[in-house]
Amino acid sequence: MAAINLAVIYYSSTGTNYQLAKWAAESGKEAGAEVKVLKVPELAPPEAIESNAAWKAHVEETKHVPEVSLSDLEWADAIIFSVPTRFGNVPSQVKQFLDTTGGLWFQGKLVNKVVSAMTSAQNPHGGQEATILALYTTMYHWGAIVATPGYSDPVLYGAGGNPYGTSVTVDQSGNMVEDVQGAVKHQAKRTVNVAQWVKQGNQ
Ligand SMILES: Cc1cc2nc3c(=O)[nH]c(=O)nc-3n(C[C@H](O)[C@H](O)[C@H](O)COP(=O)(O)O)c2cc1C
Repeated sequence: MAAINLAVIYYSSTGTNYQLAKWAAESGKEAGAEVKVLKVPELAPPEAIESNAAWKAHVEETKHVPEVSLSDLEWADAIIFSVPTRFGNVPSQVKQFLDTTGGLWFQGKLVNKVVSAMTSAQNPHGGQEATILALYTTMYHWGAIVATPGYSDPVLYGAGGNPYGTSVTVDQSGNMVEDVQGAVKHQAKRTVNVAQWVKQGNQ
């Protein structure tokens, strides 16, 4: 099997997408990949973070997590994104990071990256599918290979059956409503497997 470098890139204000990213990383390692968990740099002003206890606590908790850089994208054969919805779209922090990839894109260095995405929202129909599709639009422009879970495993039905990527509802207390751990792990394993097929085909 080809050795795969997997970057799990997330943005999270209150921890949900960090947890999804950690589950994806565990599964990626189990599938034999070299894994990095990387956070998208925060753009919000300190006053905004200070005003929200959960956000502040999460920023403290993840101080040790490295911020993603363009060299991580070059390094990766496979990339899993996990980002919360912002009105059915990606957070501005994520858009800002994506907009820094223009140079790599221009040089063709993002072509054939195998990518997959996960998300969360406060409501069951709060924009999960739209958020993942919004992210995938950029991936199509990269020339990346989007590896969706579809309905490739029964575990996906119990997690809400989002074929574009695992998504979870977060209640008012910040707890995940659906049990999505199995779906995340399946999605990550599948992403690594697809990357192996692509890399072997290119060797
Ligand atoms: C500016 C903003 C817009 C949001 N828009 C929506 C929305 O349209 N629908 C929804 O269900 N949740 C919405 N949310 C809730 C977030 O998606 C939710 O807090 C997030 O998924 C939690 O993930 P995290 O713990 O990783 O930060 C919004 C949150 C913010 C701050």
